[in-house]
Amino acid sequence: MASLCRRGASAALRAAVLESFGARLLGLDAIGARAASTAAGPYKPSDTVDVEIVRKKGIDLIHDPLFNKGTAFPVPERERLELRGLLPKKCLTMQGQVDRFMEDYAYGRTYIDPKHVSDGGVTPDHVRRWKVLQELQDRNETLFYRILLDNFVEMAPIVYTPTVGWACLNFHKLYRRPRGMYFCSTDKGEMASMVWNWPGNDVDAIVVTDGSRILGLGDLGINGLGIPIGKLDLYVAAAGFSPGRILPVVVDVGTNNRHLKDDPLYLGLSKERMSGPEFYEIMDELVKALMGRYPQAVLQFEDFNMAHAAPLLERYRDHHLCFNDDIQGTAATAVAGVYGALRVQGKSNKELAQQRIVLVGAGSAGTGVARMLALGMVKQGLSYEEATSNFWVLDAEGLVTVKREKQLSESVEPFARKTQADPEGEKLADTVKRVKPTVLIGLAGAGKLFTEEILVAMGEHNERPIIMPMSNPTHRMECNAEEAQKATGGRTIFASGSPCNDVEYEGRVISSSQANNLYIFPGLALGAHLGATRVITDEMLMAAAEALGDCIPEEDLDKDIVYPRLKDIRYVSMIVAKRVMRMAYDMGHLHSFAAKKALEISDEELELYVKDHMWEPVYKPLVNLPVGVQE
Ligand SMILES: NC(=O)c1ccc[n+]([C@@H]2O[C@H](COP(=O)([O-])OP(=O)(O)OC[C@H]3O[C@@H](n4cnc5c(N)ncnc54)[C@H](O)[C@@H]3O)[C@@H](O)[C@H]2O)c1
Ligand SMILES: O=C(O)C[C@H](O)C(=O)O
Ligand SMILES: [Mg+2]
Repeated sequence: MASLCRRGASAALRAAVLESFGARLLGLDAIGARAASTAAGPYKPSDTVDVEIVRKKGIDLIHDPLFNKGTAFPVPERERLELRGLLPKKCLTMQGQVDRFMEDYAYGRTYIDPKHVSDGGVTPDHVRRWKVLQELQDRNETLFYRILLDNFVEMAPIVYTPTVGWACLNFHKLYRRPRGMYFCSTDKGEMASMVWNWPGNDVDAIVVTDGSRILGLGDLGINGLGIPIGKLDLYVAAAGFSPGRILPVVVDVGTNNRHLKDDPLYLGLSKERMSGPEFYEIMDELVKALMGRYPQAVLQFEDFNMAHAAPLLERYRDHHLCFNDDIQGTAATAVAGVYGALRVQGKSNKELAQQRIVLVGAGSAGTGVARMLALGMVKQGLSYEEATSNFWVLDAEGLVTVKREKQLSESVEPFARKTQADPEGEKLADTVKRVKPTVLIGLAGAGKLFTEEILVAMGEHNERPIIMPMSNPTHRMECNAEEAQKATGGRTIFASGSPCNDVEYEGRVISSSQANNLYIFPGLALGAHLGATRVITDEMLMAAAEALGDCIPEEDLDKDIVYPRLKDIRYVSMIVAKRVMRMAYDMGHLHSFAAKKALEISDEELELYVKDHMWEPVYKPLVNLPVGVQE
């Protein structure tokens, strides 16, 4: 039985309404009602179900504090009210929500593992700032982006790496106003319709993860949604995508993280992660659903584990406007950094072909970086075989050689050492001492692998060693700037994945740069989107890498800085976008008529075209259109 009461009506009024309308609504008189309920015991008006009338659906309903139930919306209601996909799968009871809140109320949610704080990583103050910024984003996006853009150097490490890593670890406890979409393996067959629950008719950029390898923190299940959110914050701030036209997505295919699975507050599926054909079926359906509704959008794959990252890219890259940030964005970033470091040494890009590179971490990022650096060497005149012979790649089992018994993945295989001189499984310290590399790169996500012994060896063999511990977040980096400079007498050209402070060494200040794909993905995506390029090719990525390297001002190179300044991020993204579009044009992939026209007029015209299409966080007059009136 339903009451027609609205929120705020008194219990007495509700009872009166029930008494007068209840029986009539069922078409029974009082006696009939009594007779009808005999089998179930006597009829009790107070047992009737109370409902509330709401005139909102979907995201508008979730954003209305009067009616929002958050994670406690029951399944049928999610279905009726077009909420499917806007909330994580698990439905909590109100008591579950109460418990979660009371824990926060009593203890706060600022617990930080002490090891994460090391080396200037995430501190309680970062967490406080993250929360303040989230609250602002929830109430006023324009102001949020104004402030983020104006304070990018200070705030990028809060909304993005490394603090976003802490947010992902704690996402299930922090759960707040939902952002983005949740798809789940149990949504099979429904995704194409679910995607219509997203309120925006225009989406220009989508970032999707399955949470299986979040930074160097491992499998975080749907908690990983924090990463697409953080990446898209940078799409807006760094490249001027419109905040109303971005879509963060997590696909829930289970998790192998036991702690999360056992945690009653975890909001994803508490079952083992899916793999094999089943996994690809889910991904195919998701990609078709997303690209079906938003065919013009750039789709960025983010933080998928090694087993799936490269195969997913190969599966979709020829059919959709998509890229994998960890493989391709990181690769372009690393190439730019090495070019920058060569310029710091007074050398040209040509000298890339002469570098001996030891790279630790043979996963998505590591092999993507090795391949792109090798392609860079090919551009400087080497054959691909010659180029790959300049690399020594190590994984968790040591130096990778052709003698490895376990089957090597397709992406590692070209880099497996082939000569007798290279012992299978050799330890990093031994490889560094034997090979005397000019460049040492870390992408293992395993913490302090660049020990003092290794760093000292790099200093002994090189006047200016190039050392790039690119893993994230801070406590997963292979070393920090201070360790590198101390061990090498302040001679290291240094760039790390998460930010490191400059180092004071014997009275000198030695610069630290940040080798993070944040320099590439916003501009790359912007160029691909504005140019309607339909695909993202290796040539476009190489153009992005070279553009990034060219953005470093000469006076910064004199200070050993190998990436542009973060304060100039919008300029950098504009230049990267421009060069990506130009390369797409040369390769016949530029399909935007307007972009083509601008590009054919002049470089300046193309720059203007890109700038004009960047969203600015300013208030504009708002106009209300009555229902049915077209824009
Ligand atoms: N700076 C950036 O822009 C950037 C971009 C992408 C990834 N990353 C970081 O790179 C790291 C790896 O990412 P991924 O996607 O390649 O992960 P992945 O899981 O695909 O690969 C990890 C690789 O590291 C190896 N490894 C693990 N422990 C090791 C150890 N003790 N010694 C040597 N090798 C070891 C594994 O065998 C594997 O080859 C993460 O920390 C991630 O945050 C940084
Ligand atoms: O997210 C980052 O900071 C870079 C990169 O995509 C990573 O996975 O570490
Ligand atoms: Mg990543």
